[in-house]
Amino acid sequence: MALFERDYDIYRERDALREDYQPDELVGRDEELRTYKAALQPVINGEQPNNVFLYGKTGVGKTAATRYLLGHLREDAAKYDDISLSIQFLNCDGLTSSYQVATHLVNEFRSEHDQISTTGYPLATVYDMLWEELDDYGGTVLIVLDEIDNIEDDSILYQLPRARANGKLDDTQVGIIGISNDFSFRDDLSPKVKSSLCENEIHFPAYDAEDLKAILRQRADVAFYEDVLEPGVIPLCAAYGAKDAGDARQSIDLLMKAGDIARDAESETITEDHVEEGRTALERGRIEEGIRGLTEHGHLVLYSLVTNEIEGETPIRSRDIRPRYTRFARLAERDPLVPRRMRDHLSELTMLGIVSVTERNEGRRGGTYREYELDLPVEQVLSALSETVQLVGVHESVVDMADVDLAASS
Ligand SMILES: Nc1ncnc2c1ncn2[C@@H]1O[C@H](COP(=O)(O)OP(=O)(O)OP(=O)(O)O)[C@@H](O)[C@H]1O
Repeated sequence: MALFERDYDIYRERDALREDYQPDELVGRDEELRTYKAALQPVINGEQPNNVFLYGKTGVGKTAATRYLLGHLREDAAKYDDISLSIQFLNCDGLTSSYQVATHLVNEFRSEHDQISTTGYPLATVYDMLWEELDDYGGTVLIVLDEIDNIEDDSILYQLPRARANGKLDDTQVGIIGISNDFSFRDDLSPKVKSSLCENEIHFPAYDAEDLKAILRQRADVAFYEDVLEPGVIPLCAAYGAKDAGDARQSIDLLMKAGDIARDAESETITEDHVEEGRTALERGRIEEGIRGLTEHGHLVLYSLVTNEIEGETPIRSRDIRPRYTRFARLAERDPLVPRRMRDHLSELTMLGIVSVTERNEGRRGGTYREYELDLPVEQVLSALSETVQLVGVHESVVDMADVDLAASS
C-alpha cells in the first residue's frame, strides 16, 4: 500500500483558503471599491493618475481590493491602444528608508543583469536612476507601496508624486497607492507629503460577523465538497473573527484549521468542535510565537517565573522572583537587569497574556504590591522556552516533566 494517498473526502480545493488565493469577487466592500475605482478612473481616461492611500486594520481586504481592481484595470487598459499601463507592487516590509525603497524600485524596473547594489550611492544618484527608469516606460506607471508605514523618512513619498511637476519626468505619469494598517502613520506625515500622497483616502473598517460569514461562505463553496460543513461552523468562525479584530484572514485560517483537524480525524464533516479545537491550536501557536519573540531577559524572567510556578510558589512578588532571575542570568552569562527593568519584563509578559497579575494591599498601613503567576499551561511555556532552558540548564523543578520536549529548538 502506498505511504501517501490522496485525500478526497473534505477538500475540493484547499488552496482556496490560503493567503495567496485571489477570490473572483470581494464581498461586502462595495462602497470602498466604488471609491477606489473612481480614484483609478483617470488611468483609463489617459489622465494623470490620482494618488490613493488605503488604511485600516490588518486583514480587512486592503491588499485583496488592490489586487482585484488593478487586475481589472490592467485587463481593461489593454483594450485601449493609446494607454500603456505598468503596475509595480512593492511590499515595504524590511525597507525602512527612502533609499532602500528607491534602490528596490530601480531594480524592479531593471533587468536581472543590470541590477544596482542596494548600498553605496548618494540618494540623489539613486533618484536620478529611478527617474530615468520611470521615464523610459512612458504612459502610466502605478506604484503600490504595501505596508508603507515601514518607511521611516518621507523623502521618497514627497519626491515620487511630484516627480513630473518637478521636471524629473517627461513621458511618464506616476501614481502612488500607499497601503497601511498603522493609523498613526498618516497623522505623522508632514503636511506637504500628506496633501499629495493622501489625495484620495479610503478607510477599510473592520468586518462584522455578517461580513465574515459572507466571506467564509464564498471561500467554503470553492474549498469544500457540498454538505461537508455542519451548519454552525461558518457562524462560529465568523463570530470568533468579529470578536477578535474583524480580520478576514484570521477567520479563514480558523476555517482551514478546523478542516485540517476534521481531515486528520478522518471525519466526514466539519463540526463546531473542530472549530473549537482549531481555535485552541491557533491560539497556542500565536502565544508560542509571542514567547519566542521576547528578548533574552524576557525569556530569563519567564523561566524564573515558570520554575516558581512548578514549585507551587506563585502568585509571587517580583522581589521574590529576583534571586532566581539573577542566578539564571549569571548562568546564561548575562548581566542581570536592575529590579525596575526586570519588572518591565513582567509587565510585558502580562500584556501578552502569558502572565497574570493581581494587585494586593499591604494591610492597614496602605501600599499596594503586585503578585504574578503564569496564565498558560507550564508545558506549553517551557517548550517555547527550550533554547533558554538549554542556555541556563534544566532547573531541578523541570527535571521530572517528561511531557515537555526541551530538545525542541525554535
Ligand atoms: N471582502 C473580502 N472578500 C473576500 N475575501 C476577502 C475580503 N477581504 C479580505 N479577504 C481575504 O482575507 C485575507 C486578508 O485580506 P488582505 O490581505 O487584503 O488584508 P489587508 O487589509 O491587506 O491586511 P494587511 O494589512 O495585514 O496586509 C485575504 O486572503 C483576502 O483574500
